[in-house]
Amino acid sequence: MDDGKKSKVLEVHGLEVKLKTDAGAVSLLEPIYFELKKGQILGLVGESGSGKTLTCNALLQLLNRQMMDVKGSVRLNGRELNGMTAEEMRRVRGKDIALIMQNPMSAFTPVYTIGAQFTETIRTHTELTKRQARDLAVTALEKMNLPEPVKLMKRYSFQLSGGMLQRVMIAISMCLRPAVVIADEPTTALDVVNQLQVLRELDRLRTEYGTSILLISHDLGVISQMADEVAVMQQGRIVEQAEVHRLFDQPQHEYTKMLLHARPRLSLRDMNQAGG
Ligand SMILES: Nc1ncnc2c1ncn2[C@@H]1O[C@H](COP(=O)(O)OP(=O)(O)OP(=O)(O)O)[C@@H](O)[C@H]1O
Repeated sequence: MDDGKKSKVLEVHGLEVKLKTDAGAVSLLEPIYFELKKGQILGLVGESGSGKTLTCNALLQLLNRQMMDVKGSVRLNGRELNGMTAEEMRRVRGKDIALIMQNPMSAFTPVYTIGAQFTETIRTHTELTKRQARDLAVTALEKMNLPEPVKLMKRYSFQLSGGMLQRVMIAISMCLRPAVVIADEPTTALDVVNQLQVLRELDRLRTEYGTSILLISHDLGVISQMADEVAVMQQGRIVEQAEVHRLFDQPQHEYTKMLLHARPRLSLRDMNQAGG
């Protein structure tokens, strides 16, 4: 499909963040501009501390306004998010824009079962009865290829692996069908098998439901497989943005070239050989 004809779901215009200090404002995020079209995956890369997570938190209005000044516009399906009250954002988060974070353990509380938390989230955002929400949750877990979903609903987060929890989070997103999913290093804490499964399910969210995804990763391999377009961040600014093949084949900015060169070249075969 011609990308130019797809509708814009998320429009970020001049989003910037300044830290308020006694000595004056310190810029953490220089004005950034990007958009996400329906079903598009935008990869956000950059070394540690370049501002990727800060961008996520600014988009989701999760920054502490007493400490930070957030300017610019974040429009989700034409609706301005910047400046929304906490209550308004609570309604938007999860249902219209969801976050899949690096450490899924922190997204669940250890005192309630997975099922209780899953159905509660569904019921907060829909009119479904408890039973309907439960059935929907079980179906979503099944679709995520999680084994024995009915039993899984009765378990607690600490009884599940990181990869399983990550897939539960994606299953929740699947039920609520948010227009945008922000995935902040979703596979960093996982082993290779779980990484692949999580990436496959994220891709399914996009193909089956047309979800747009902002995929944050320092892993250029993941980005090259998943993203349509890539934005490169360095010291709180986007220094280069291009279609994925163009960025990998013809990087323009010195920092992008440096990132591509620094890519670990070790393959599974190298590791097996090294191990004898
Ligand atoms: N609450 C805060 N107070 C002060 N500085 C902050 C705060 N949050 C982030 N920063 C600064 O903003 C910069 C960007 O941090 P951020 O966490 O977004 O980086 P990142 O690219 O996500 O790194 P990583 O890959 O390690 O998660 C860093 O220099 C960090 O020190």
